[in-house]
Amino acid sequence: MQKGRILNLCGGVYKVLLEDGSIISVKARGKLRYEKKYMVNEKSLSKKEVLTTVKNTPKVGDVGVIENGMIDHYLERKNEMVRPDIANVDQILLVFAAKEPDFSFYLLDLFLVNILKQNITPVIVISKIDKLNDNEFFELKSKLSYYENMGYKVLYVDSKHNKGIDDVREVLRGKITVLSGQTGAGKSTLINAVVPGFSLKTQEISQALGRGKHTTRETSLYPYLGGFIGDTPGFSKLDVLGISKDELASLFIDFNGYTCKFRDCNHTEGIKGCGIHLAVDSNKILRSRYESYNKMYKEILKKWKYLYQY
Ligand SMILES: Nc1nc2c(ncn2[C@@H]2O[C@H](COP(=O)(O)OP(=O)(O)OP(=O)(O)O)[C@@H](O)[C@H]2O)c(=O)[nH]1
Ligand SMILES: [Zn+2]
Repeated sequence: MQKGRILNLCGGVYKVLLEDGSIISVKARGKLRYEKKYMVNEKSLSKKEVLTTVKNTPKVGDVGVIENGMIDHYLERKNEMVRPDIANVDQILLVFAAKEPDFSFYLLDLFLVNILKQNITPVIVISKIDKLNDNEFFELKSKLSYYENMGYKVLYVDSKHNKGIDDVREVLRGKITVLSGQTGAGKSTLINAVVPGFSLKTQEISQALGRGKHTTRETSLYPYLGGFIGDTPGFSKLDVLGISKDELASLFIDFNGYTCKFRDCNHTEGIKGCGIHLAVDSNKILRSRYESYNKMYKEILKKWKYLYQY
């Protein structure tokens, strides 16, 4: 029996990094492919109808257990991302430009909520700090210290002049990491500064892994400092659709330390005496966090109204 991390899947063939450092190409056993569940149609008992299709196949990021030259099963997953399709992601490097595009606290909060919902740890990386003057940098840093107090790592980089890059390398050590963030935030530039030669945009890795030039681009993990980096960035655009209004407050982890005397309070603006609102007024919760919460709450209501026409 051998065990290893799945780096890539292409045309049913898995590239697996074994514990001894070698990479092998294997297929998965038939039982790990799509599994169909049937139900009997009541009107015509002879006919079976497909009830559901369960996807039980190993994916990139899984630890596959290999027996007789095939992946027999994979170890229990810690989490799974859909875009990119990777299991067991430890952290998302959330790359946000200090400027160009302008820094948006709302967008940062929206990304954070989505990452927490997936049970993944975010690391906030502020790029293009060379574009700020000293005052602007100081102001942004002091506002972001609130996020550090929430327990998140916040790193500052200038990928053009190699500043802060070693800190990013340290964060990547031993972890499975995916980069995410707005378009134009500087994800590719950052990763190329961290791992010279790495490019999210070219097919270098694809070729190194033996894939043809013209095959469709699949997600791969690239081994780095005892961990792995996903070569396709995660969501760059997102919304609140997968989040219910009742769980939103729990995803604003800084709200958790405050109690609200009202039962079933949704903590939105305009509710007098709401404990969260009071914490904002006494500067314990950052006002922009509360504004983000209210905006997302409204967005969720709007989306659900539109979908279900009530
Ligand atoms: N001045 C400065 N410019 C940067 C920095 N990082 C990236 N840029 C520039 O910002 C632009 C966008 O950078 P990319 O690395 O392509 O951004 P990206 O996040 O990969 O963008 P998408 O592929 O659209 O998601 C490029 O013109 C980069 O040269 C930085 O630290 N400082
Ligand atoms: Zn409340």
